[in-house]
Amino acid sequence: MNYYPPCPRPDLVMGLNPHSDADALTLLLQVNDIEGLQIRKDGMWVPVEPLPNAFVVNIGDLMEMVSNGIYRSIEHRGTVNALKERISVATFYSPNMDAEIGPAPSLVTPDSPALFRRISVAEHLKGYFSGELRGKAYLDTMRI
Ligand SMILES: O=C(O)CCC(=O)C(=O)O
Ligand SMILES: [Fe+2]
Repeated sequence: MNYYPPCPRPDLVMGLNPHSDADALTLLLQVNDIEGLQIRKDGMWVPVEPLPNAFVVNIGDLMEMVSNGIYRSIEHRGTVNALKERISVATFYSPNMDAEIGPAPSLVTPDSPALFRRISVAEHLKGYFSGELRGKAYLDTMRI
């Protein structure tokens, strides 16, 4: 659960730094109808308007790795509101911790070689959480 208190100078702070999620798929509920989630599209930050009773479905880094880059994880960030608090609930879906992940063999061909190295889910998450949230920088360390 993420709680973003109101801030009188939202232009000076970031609620949650830009990042892509480490998991395969994220289901996110924007609980109280306050804008704050933004995705990076073509280099621009685009707000994701909260829709009542709707989940936001985000592709995470593990999905990008397993799909060998076909599904790209989405870079996003959380901004704050000058007057109102904001609450979101994120649920993160990943394979078993012991699983080894990497590009699916059926997607690796002479024309499309593996773009990511193989790693256990546990090692991947450990590496991700040992650093700061910095865009897609951690996923970049997985590239071959
Ligand atoms: O608060 C939000 O809408 C985004 C939260 C988020 O990106 C996360 O928990 O990974
Ligand atoms: Fe996230």
